[in-house]
Amino acid sequence: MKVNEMFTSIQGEGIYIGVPMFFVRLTGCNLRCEWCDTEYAFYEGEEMSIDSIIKKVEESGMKWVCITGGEPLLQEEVYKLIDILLRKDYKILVETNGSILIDKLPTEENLVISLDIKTPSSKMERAMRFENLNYLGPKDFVKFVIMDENDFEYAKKIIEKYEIDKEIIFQPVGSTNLKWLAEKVVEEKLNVRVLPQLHKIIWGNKRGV
Ligand SMILES: C[S@@+](CC[C@H](N)C(=O)[O-])C[C@H]1O[C@@H](n2cnc3c(N)ncnc32)[C@H](O)[C@@H]1O
Ligand SMILES: Nc1nc2[nH]cc(C(=O)O)c2c(=O)[nH]1
Ligand code: SF4
Ligand SMILES: [Mg+2]
Repeated sequence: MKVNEMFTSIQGEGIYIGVPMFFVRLTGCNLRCEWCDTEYAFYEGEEMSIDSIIKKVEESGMKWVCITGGEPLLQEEVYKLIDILLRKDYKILVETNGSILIDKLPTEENLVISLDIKTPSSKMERAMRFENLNYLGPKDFVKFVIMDENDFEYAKKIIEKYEIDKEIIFQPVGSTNLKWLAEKVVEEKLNVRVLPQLHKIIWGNKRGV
């Protein structure tokens, strides 16, 4: 598999925010979100066998493994990696961009899916496969990265249209505009969680954290 980077950190996003995890960032992405903070993962990386990735995971001593990218579901071998990790009793969090069908991911208590729904500011909203919402289980969650009023209104519309009943995260772009977003959510009485990217608050916008 082509791996961009691996590191231990705390989960900075979504419902497992704050939980220590080992991160496996796979190389390559089919989208080009305007505000992507991980462009370095589009091409850079090193070929690694599944066995050597597993070895790194084991050496980390973490219970949780976050598989991200780039877009982690582009590499066919990811399914084998996930399978082996599940059999070894790891808890897995997959961060996926919403444009790839997630129907091949196993429905497993220990596998959590973080499904992005790209907003207009990303310029990628047309790539979304909304049927993915049907494959989410109660443990999974949906994330909207929000830049402005237009994104906010779009997210509201999508939540209503698809009657999304999973946990919903509103995450501001670059973790700026938190106050604006929090006030909007309160004002409009939305049943969503406003969360920053905790790792950026702690370490800033850099690789490997
Ligand atoms: C780098 S992506 C990798 C996984 C997958 N490609 C995706 O987009 O979900 C991980 C998460 O970071 C979010 N993200 C990327 N750039 C961001 C930014 N500048 N501000 C806030 N969130 C961002 C993405 O929307 C996604 O939820
Ligand atoms: N600490 C930390 N948490 C994260 N959660 C999702 C990330 C990602 O880039 O996919 C990420 C990341 O890059 N760092
Ligand atoms: S899908 Fe994820 S990795 Fe790809 S460009 Fe968008 S935020 Fe970046
Ligand atoms: Mg990141």
